[in-house]
Amino acid sequence: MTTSPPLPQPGPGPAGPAPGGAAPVPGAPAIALRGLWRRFGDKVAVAGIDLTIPAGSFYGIVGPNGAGKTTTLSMATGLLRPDAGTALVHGVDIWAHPVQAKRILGVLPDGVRLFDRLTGAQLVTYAGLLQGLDRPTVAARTADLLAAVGLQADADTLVVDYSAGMTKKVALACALVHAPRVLVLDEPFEAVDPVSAANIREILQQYVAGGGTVVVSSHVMDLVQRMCDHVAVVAEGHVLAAGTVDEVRAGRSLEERFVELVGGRISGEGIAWLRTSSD
Ligand SMILES: Nc1ncnc2c1ncn2[C@@H]1O[C@H](COP(=O)(O)OP(=O)(O)OP(=O)(O)O)[C@@H](O)[C@H]1O
Repeated sequence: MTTSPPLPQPGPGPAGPAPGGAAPVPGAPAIALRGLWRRFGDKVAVAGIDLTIPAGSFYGIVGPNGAGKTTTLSMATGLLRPDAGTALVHGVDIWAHPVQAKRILGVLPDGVRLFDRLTGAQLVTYAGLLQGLDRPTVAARTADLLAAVGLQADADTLVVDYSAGMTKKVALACALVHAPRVLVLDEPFEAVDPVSAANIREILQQYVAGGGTVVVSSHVMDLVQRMCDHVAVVAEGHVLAAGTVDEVRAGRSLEERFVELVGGRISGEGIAWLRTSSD
């Protein structure tokens, strides 16, 4: 009698709960931030942020320049250690169990630094292999992703020779290659042309429809209002409002509500010396 060998497990690592709270918790929010603080010298960038991002939501984070969005997302995704507070991804503490949490997380950080001496195809392949995927799976997913973000024709171009928008798109492909449960994207549409942005939006919407969670930071209120189902308005390191988009905008446009919450509109005559007409 012959015994068949054990079947290989799909994905990176064995199924079932790992000891010490490192396994995803059924029913937990996709991301739960509790009392997050971060200072840079005297500057308090994030001042005790609490945020619950429900699983399956398309969540927008908006705020003025310097509000603390990137700092918050960096702490939530294991890129920047908080001074205080916790960040849980599906119940897994990203700072206590970074390897386990990062398996279920895809991240497009702000100002991405990529291994740009690789081609686009090599970079996505490398990201997939680092996540523990086997070569045939990585090859198939790399081809699918490069086609989906419109980089098929540039798959063999070095990333250093990509434009800003192309770099953003290949970084997005890297973030998606291991089919994470939660995708955190800092300014994903910055420098991306409108057609590519529409394609990326569609990919993200399908991803949410398939049960994934997307968190995006953006300055484009109209986009967030159309694309997201939840939103948080952040300013000076605090959450000013959070909830469903309809709750937060309270009958107005998100942009009107944002300006009302954040303030800071500068009215008046402007800068006199910039007026070009001569009297
Ligand atoms: N590495 C750093 N060193 C010093 N100060 C920093 C650093 N990173 C962020 N800050 C400061 O923390 C504050 C929050 O910055 P952050 O990048 O999180 O804001 P943001 O909301 O993402 O802004 P933007 O919309 O302009 O990208 C700012 O005042 C910024 O100057």
